[in-house]
This record gives sequence, C-alpha cells and structure tokens, in this order.
Amino acid sequence: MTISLNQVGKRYNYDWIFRNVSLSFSGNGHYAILGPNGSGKSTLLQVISGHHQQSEGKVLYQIDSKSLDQDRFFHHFSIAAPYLELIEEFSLQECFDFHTRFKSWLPGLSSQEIMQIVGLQKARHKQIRYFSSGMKQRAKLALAIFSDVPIVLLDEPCTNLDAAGIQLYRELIERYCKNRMVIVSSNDIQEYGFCETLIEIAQYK
Ligand SMILES: Nc1ncnc2c1ncn2[C@@H]1O[C@H](COP(=O)(O)OP(=O)(O)OP(=O)(O)O)[C@@H](O)[C@H]1O
Repeated sequence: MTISLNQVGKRYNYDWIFRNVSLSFSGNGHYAILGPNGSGKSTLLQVISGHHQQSEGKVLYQIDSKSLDQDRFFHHFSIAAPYLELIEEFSLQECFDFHTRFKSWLPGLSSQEIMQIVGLQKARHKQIRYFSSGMKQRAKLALAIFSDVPIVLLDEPCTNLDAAGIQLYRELIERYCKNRMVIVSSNDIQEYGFCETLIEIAQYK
C-alpha cells in the first residue's frame, strides 16, 4: 500500500501549519514525523489518516497501483492518538468486543491474550472511566497495534506510560509491526527510535 502526498498544505484560519508537503509512504516502511510542540505533527498525521482535510494539494491512497477512495482508507489503518478517546462507559471487554465488530485482531490472537500481553487482564471488567491514564494508553496501543491492518498510525504513543509501559511499547513494535507500515508523530526518541525515515515538519513552513 502507498500513501502519496502531493504539494499538501494545511491552514487554520490565516495560519499555514505546513505547505508543499510532497512525500510518499509505502510498504513496510517505518516513518517518524518530528518537530517541536505546535509544529504540526499531529495535524499532518490527521491529514494522512483522513481525519482532517488538507487545504491544498492531494493525498492519494493506492493498493497494488490501484487508487483507493479516501472513505475506504479507514479499513486499512489503525490509529492511537491522544485526541481519539475510548468510550468511557464500556468495560475493557466491551471496548474490545465493539472494536472487533469493525476490525479483526492479528491472526492467532484473542482479546483475552491481547489483554494479557498489555497487562490489562485484571481490568477486563472495569469501566474505562476508572482506568488510570497509563492503562488507557495501553488499551489504545492494543487496539491500534493488534488490529489486522497494513498501516499503524501512532501519535505520541508513549504518552502517560511508565518505564515498563515504554518497554512494552518497544516490544510490541518489534514483534508485531516489523512487516507493516508505521507512521509515528513524536518528539521523543523512545517512541520513534525504530523508524528508518525521519521527516522534520519544520522544513515545510
Ligand atoms: N482545530 C484547530 N484550529 C486552529 N488551530 C489549530 C487547530 N488544531 C491545531 N491547530 C494549530 O495547529 C498547530 C499545529 O498543531 P499540532 O497539534 O499539529 O502540533 P504538534 O506538532 O502535534 O504539537 P504537540 O507536539 O504539542 O502535540 C498549532 O499551532 C495548533 O494551535
């Protein structure tokens, strides 16, 4: 699968956040979008995912050289981001059950095994609203990383994680994301150290 950005720009009111972004993301590449706070990393990730519409330029999605409509792209990616909230009224089990109505888990894995891997098995019947911020982040990462999709988008993936959580994140990336495209928006090396392509958003001002 390939995502191509052609002269893409995004403006809020009169402020251009970035302009003239021409980039291609393909195959099993691991990409990091880097820059300081407020530089536009999350905005670019949201333009790539289709959550936000670009103000100029084109975003094209292709599978085997065939174009894919933007409104079909959501079948092909999963995302974990601070602005995408979990449904607080659900228990973790209900959250996973709901998620799997839209996306299946990676082959050979069950909800119970995934809860175990991310250390949330004891919280299975607890409502998400009573989760700590680190527990919520583990749940978000589980939903993104264990979904059976070719593209994983991660915005500040280690937010609220303790040292053990960060280690878990690294292990999950190493074990489950090697053969998939990953795009990480981050300013923390612990989050993007595995990426071979680094994109500085500041060069698109
Ligand atoms: N809906 C919006 N309306 C107006 N301005 C916005 C909106 N969303 C984001 N911005 C502005 O766009 C700029 C880029 O924000 P963005 O969240 O993409 O930055 P970031 O690099 O991800 O920052 P951080 O590292 O703090 O997460 C900021 O100046 C922000 O205020």
